[in-house]
Amino acid sequence: MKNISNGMNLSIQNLSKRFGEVAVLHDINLEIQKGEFIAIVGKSGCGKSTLLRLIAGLEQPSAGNLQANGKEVKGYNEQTRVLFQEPRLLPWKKVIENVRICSVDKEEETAFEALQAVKLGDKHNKWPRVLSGGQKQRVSLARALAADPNLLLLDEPLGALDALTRIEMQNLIEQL
Ligand SMILES: Nc1ncnc2c1ncn2[C@@H]1O[C@H](COP(=O)(O)OP(=O)(O)OP(=O)(O)O)[C@@H](O)[C@H]1O
Repeated sequence: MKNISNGMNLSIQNLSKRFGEVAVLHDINLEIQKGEFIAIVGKSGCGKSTLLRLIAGLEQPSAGNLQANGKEVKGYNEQTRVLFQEPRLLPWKKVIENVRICSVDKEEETAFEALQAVKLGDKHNKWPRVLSGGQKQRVSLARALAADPNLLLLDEPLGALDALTRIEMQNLIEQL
């Protein structure tokens, strides 16, 4: 697997987003360089998830410009992966298959390496339902890593975890 810090330059200029009458983001400007680790903080409902969805190409801006490595983001960007608050695993697929489904080459070995990176190599043959909440989120992280992303967007993926597991996962993500 590549290191995520191979990264992506992001340039956000005068970005705005409305949902009908509701103006959620207004005139956002942000430059993010390859390898940077950025946290976006704000009160509930201020538009953090919307900004991440725009960066991932899952939403279209109402105005403004968004560029990834100098190219306008138009639709979902294959080099980007998003981790959501919930793990979003497929319950009818074993752990390794959940990871493999998104891996860059669909090889079992790549999926297994990603599981080892999140210290879950020994759970590869388990069903998602027998894992703890933190373990499920680690599988979700492995699935994102196996896709060899240049940009990893974390939309409060640790919010539902207990404090100790959250600290462990924060450290793991920082190392990766
Ligand atoms: N698809 C949508 N259609 C209409 N309104 C939406 C849509 N998605 C988000 N919104 C509205 O946009 C605003 C920002 O939502 P968003 O989820 O981006 O906030 P947030 O900062 O991530 O909140 P939280 O911290 O609570 O997760 C909210 O008022 C929300 O209701």
